[in-house]
Amino acid sequence: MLLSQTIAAIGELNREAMAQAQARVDSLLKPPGSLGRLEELAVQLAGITGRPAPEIRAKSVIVMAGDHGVVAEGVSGAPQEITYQILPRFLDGTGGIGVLGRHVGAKVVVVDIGVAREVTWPGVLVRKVRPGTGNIARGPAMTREEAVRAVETGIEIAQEEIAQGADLLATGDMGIGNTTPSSAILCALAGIPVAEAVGRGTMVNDAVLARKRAVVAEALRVNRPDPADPLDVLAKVGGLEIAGLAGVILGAAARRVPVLLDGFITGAAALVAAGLCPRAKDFMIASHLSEERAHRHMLAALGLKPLLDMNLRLGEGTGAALAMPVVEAAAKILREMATFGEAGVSDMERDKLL
Ligand SMILES: O=C(O)c1ccc[n+]([C@@H]2O[C@H](COP(=O)([O-])O)[C@@H](O)[C@H]2O)c1
Ligand SMILES: Cc1cc2nc[nH]c2cc1C
Repeated sequence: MLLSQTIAAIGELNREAMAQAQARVDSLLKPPGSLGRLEELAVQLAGITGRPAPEIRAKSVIVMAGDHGVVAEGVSGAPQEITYQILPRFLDGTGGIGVLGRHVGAKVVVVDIGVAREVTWPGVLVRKVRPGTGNIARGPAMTREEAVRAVETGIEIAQEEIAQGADLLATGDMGIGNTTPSSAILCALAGIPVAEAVGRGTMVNDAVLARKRAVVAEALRVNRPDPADPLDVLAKVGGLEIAGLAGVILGAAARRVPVLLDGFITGAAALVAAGLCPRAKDFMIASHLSEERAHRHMLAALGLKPLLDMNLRLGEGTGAALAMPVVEAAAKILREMATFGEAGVSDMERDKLL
């Protein structure tokens, strides 16, 4: 119910606000177009929020954590326990997203949506749908009902953050093994061949990479996900944190709040969200191009261009957090830069320049 309501609430970009923002951008004290992608981003923010001069006052990074039965196939270079052990470090400010979240002044929200072990760390939101997924090489990751519940959990958490004042959201993931289901989703929803869709993930050597390819091919063969049904793909070859993040994206879009995508795992969540509601793509901002090779295929399928390209592959929302100041800067040029007229500077006869 919440999922269908949320999808129905996702509207179009506000063309009038975008036209006003574009006119303002074109009259600012600078050569036309000289702020490049920042100008495009400013106009997109106007379209998302419906405000010609949007303001970002509070930012949240939502990190969804879940485990993956497919680690039994030896697809990751890291032990599953790390998913559980690292969570308090995100909140005490010593893990990657702890440091970068603090650096950019964002609240970090950590959610156990499917960690294998019972989580009692103080501050972690426990919304566990189930303790880890099934092994996708042998059967489905979860039931369709669990997939819907995980997506709806993400929607609820996005709604809670927005109700508390967040006007920019970022997605983050934590889950040893989660590049494997992310690749499977990329194959199923974007039709990318297995050899192209699978990469090295955390710390994977050549032998493990070959096994990972075989496992993704097997997961697709065993489960036969229906490419026309994103919930079927999510339930059969996805993950709980991927489902939760798809919900965060849809929840943000429904409330007209911009959402920064992090890397490869968030990209898989975005493919699911866009499959469920193509209009949701308009509310997404791709923060960076991950070092995980197939991320470029995800962004191409979504029609998104990344803001940063820094060889990041940590996940946790770190790339999305790093891009937050860029989004804030885009809003600020609309609110704080003067026009030629306001600054009393001779106009450059823009018509001749364009
Ligand atoms: O964000 C990315 O693009 C990214 C790329 C590769 C790995 N990761 C992180 O590494 C973990 C998954 O890697 P793996 O090899 O265990 O599938 C998971 O916790 C992700 O957050 C993240
Ligand atoms: C240490 C470590 C931190 C991570 N953060 C996201 N994925 C990760 C994987 C490992 C291994």
